[in-house]
Amino acid sequence: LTRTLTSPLNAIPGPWPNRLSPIPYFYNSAFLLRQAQYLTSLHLTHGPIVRLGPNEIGLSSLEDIKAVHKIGAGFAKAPWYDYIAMTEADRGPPGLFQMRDFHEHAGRRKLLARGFAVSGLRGAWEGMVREKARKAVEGIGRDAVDGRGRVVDVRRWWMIMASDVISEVAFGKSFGGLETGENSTFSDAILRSNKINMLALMLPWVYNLATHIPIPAWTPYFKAHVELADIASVAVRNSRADATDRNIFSSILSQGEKANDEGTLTDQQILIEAGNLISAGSDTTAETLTYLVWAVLSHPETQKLLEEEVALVEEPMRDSELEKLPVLNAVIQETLRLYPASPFPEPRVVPKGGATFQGYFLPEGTVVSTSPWVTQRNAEFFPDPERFDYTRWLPNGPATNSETSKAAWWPFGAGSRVCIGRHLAMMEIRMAATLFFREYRGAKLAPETTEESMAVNNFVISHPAGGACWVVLPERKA
Ligand code: HEM
Repeated sequence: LTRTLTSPLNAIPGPWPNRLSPIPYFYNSAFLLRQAQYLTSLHLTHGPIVRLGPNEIGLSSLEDIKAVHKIGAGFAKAPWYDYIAMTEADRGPPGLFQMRDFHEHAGRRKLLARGFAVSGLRGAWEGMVREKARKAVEGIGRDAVDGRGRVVDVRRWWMIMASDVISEVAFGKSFGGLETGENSTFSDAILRSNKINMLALMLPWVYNLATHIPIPAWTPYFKAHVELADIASVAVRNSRADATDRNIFSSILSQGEKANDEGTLTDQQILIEAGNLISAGSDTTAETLTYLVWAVLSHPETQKLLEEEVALVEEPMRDSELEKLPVLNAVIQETLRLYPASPFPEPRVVPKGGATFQGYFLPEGTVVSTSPWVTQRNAEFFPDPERFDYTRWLPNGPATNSETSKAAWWPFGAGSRVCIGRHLAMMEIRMAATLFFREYRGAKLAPETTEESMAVNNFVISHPAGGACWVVLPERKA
């Protein structure tokens, strides 16, 4: 109590209950699923530095965000990341996403980065992504039965597509959901694993107690990591040079064998990285596409222009050509601005010696949180921030972003921990959106898709409150 009352953080503005307990912040984040909105409202009320919890501070100015994420600044990921893993809560070993040691992270990142560079991705996976985007758009059409008014949930198919793409990349073998129409059991196990790990983080005593009470209903949660490792073991087999279904790790292994100085990956490391890629690469991409469809169908003029633009794309479509389409790419950027799939505040730890932000000294070990949602919905950078306006991203228009506004857009994170899968995600989004708006010209939102159903629930990843995005496809041509 004395430590709480005398904390140097007490001078920082914020609601007084947050000084005493992490509960208000956790409650708004994990229970109400309004983490990003909560952060935004605190910054609007209290300014660019705000007290989130006894040891956690929110920062929202571009200078401060840059200072935290700058390469070499020494702000490591917070322990929170150990709980967003496919291993048992806080039991490691960490994968790229969780690593807190700078040296260890740099080595692993170097090893994985080549496969995720634009040239590597286009060379190895473009045809596969094109095929899966085509199957997803066909699946959407199959679900829309004429007798039911041709109403279909697009989100379901984006989920299946994104999981099938990343499972092929990470495992060398797709989950096959586009063929069966079913989402994979892996996604379900990830959800269970994340829930139980969050319980371990937030209420460790409840978690510890629960581990000692054999209640059968809890087993699927406590054993989720075993299921995940079992499914991911296919990634290890397919990483070998002689495997027929090769994956992103195959080339790392064969290069590692040739030039041993760059290091290589053990079976366990492959297992963990493969699992991480699936969980980081599925929902993020799918939710972006879901909100893209919602935003475009809510703006008929934008829809018309996008439909006209993608109608001219020639087959086989190439990502290098799609990248040049102005409306398509501006629509994607605007979707990622208003609906960043991962708006969570990327908590980092203040390094040795402490740090000063907005005139307040933060001692070593303080957790600092910065969310892309907060800057991307700030009127200072984006006038009329709640309005979806893709023209912000076109050159020389009345709404064109300034250089500062562009710096306030960071949906893929920043610095050395920037999303490694962003080029793959963009390729999927470009291809799937092109095919959808070309195939279903004149699609409309179904009456059940409303502002309320599409309200952004979020804790780590955003998702629509209604769990679906229902659209009405145009009548089939006779
Ligand atoms: C629109 C889709 C996506 C969004 C919005 C997104 C967003 C992000 C963000 C914000 C981070 C930084 C997290 C932090 O610093 O705390 C991140 C990291 C990461 N993302 Fe993504 N992501 C997307 C797609 C993907 C895909 C498709 C993959 C897999 C191929 C992926 C794999 C990763 C990994 C492995 C990291 C950790 C990188 C590191 O720490 O070095 N992401 N992502």
